[in-house]
Amino acid sequence: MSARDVVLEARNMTRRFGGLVAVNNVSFDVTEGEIFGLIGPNGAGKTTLFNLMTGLTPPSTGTLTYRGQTVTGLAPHRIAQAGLSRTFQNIRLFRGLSALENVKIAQHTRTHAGIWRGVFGQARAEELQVERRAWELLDLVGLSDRAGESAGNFSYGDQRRLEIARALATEPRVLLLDEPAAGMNTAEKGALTAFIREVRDQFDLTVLVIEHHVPLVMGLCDRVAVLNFGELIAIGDPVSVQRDPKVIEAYLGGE
Ligand SMILES: Nc1ncnc2c1ncn2[C@@H]1O[C@H](COP(=O)(O)OP(=O)(O)OP(=O)(O)O)[C@@H](O)[C@H]1O
Repeated sequence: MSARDVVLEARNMTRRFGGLVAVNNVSFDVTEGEIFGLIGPNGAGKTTLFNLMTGLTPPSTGTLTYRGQTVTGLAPHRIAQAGLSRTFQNIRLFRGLSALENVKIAQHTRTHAGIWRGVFGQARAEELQVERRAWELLDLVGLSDRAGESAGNFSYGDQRRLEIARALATEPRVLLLDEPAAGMNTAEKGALTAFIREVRDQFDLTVLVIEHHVPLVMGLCDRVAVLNFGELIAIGDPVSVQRDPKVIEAYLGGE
């Protein structure tokens, strides 16, 4: 595939909750290697759109195609196995388990070691590989020196980095980050752009990111899509989106 190939095609994605249309007929393409931002006022439908894309919520209508394969209708773990992995706005770590254990558990979506194979040496070799990989990922997110600490003790910023390590453990091709800067301090936010780019480059990923922190979105994303009341009102490079009167109106109208 060339660097500009389309990897994701969202077509007419709609989700209704009773009378509320949380995501309304949204279509867009994401190209290989792109960092694609999704912004919009509170309640605009951003997380619902991520949920539709990752199988947590079925769409009322519409489809998502990943490299030509329709993934809508698949269970979340199947979509993860297909190559789409995500983090959550509300962090979902095993708070009582260590950072290392959190990453090891995440890898089991990919490995095949089941309890019945525990008696075979093969499973042991796989387990060692899982352990080695978990250390590598913790090292990448800067947490290897705290591998044995409970995830629940970590700051928000560190928990978000651990969540990214967990998401990477499933060997995704597309990484969806739901508000990665939330709860981070100014220094952590400052470092996040370089970190996400580094992860994208190192793992050869396509990245979708929901983010409220506008300077981060502007400095990080190749393209930005704007949702307002469930509708896609603008899409393009960060500067033109920021200048778009419909976008300015959506944000000012929400103040
Ligand atoms: N399971 C659900 N049942 C009913 N309504 C829902 C459900 N999930 C989301 N909604 C509604 O859908 C709309 C879109 O919510 P969503 O969380 O996707 O917005 P968002 O853009 O991610 O908001 P925020 O920036 O505040 O996280 C909101 O009005 C929300 O209340």
